[in-house]
Amino acid sequence: MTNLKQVFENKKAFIPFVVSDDPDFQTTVDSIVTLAENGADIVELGIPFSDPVADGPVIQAADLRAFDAGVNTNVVFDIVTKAREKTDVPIIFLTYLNIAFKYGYEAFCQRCQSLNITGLVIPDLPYEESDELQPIAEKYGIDLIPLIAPTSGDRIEKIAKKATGFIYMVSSLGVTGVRNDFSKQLQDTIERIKKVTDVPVAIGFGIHSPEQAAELSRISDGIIIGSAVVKIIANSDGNTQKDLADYAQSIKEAISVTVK
Ligand SMILES: O=P(O)(O)OC[C@@H](O)[C@@H](O)c1c[nH]c2ccccc12
Repeated sequence: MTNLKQVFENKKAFIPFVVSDDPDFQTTVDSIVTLAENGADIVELGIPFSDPVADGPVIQAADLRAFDAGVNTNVVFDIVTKAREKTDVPIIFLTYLNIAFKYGYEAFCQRCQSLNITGLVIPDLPYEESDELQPIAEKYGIDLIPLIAPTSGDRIEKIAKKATGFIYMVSSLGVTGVRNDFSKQLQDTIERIKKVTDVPVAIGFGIHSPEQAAELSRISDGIIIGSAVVKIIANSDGNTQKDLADYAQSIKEAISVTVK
């Protein structure tokens, strides 16, 4: 339906995540451009929400920094507008349903379309509850990216069959944040998904090192990295863009050795 599925053709996709306006407007604009120029195939941009129930401490702290900077949904759209002067990298939003609801689904999706934002990941919107937003998103050429976990049970096939863009495979239970081990069940779950759809599957939650990225990209079509990227932005002293560029390159290189 959109350009998202195509991104995965002939390569493993690297999808870094950053929180909008953390710690300020220009840093996020620059980070989107830096990531795009150093290997990101899609940039996942977080719109901060006051109750980020699926997020761990690293992203929660980033949300707080963004609130201190005065973030709101229009600021996020302004950030994308600025970034679009320099990059046409595919951008998707990660946010909670209330953000889109408050803006108005129609207005929100229309604004996304005008900035070529072609996907939404909404962790507190279960597939079964997406009937209201889904047709509006579709009308504006936006994929609702579903999340599937190894614990999704019977719903796995049901969700996968309806998916467009790509499927967000949640590597493990709990909140976002760095992990050291991944469930052996992941591969089985991805095989189940692949039996019912050709929509690409990207794995997120807990990935930080190039070794993990390489390992998980072997069983999927791409990997998503949030907390590790957000940490670089939080910790690098005046070298944020250089540090981000180095990190993105190391991940991209690690997953590029796995040929489809
Ligand atoms: O931070 P991690 O563990 O690398 O996980 C990805 C993640 O940050 C990003 O996709 C994300 C940020 N907030 C979320 C909430 C739910 C699901 C996913 C997310």
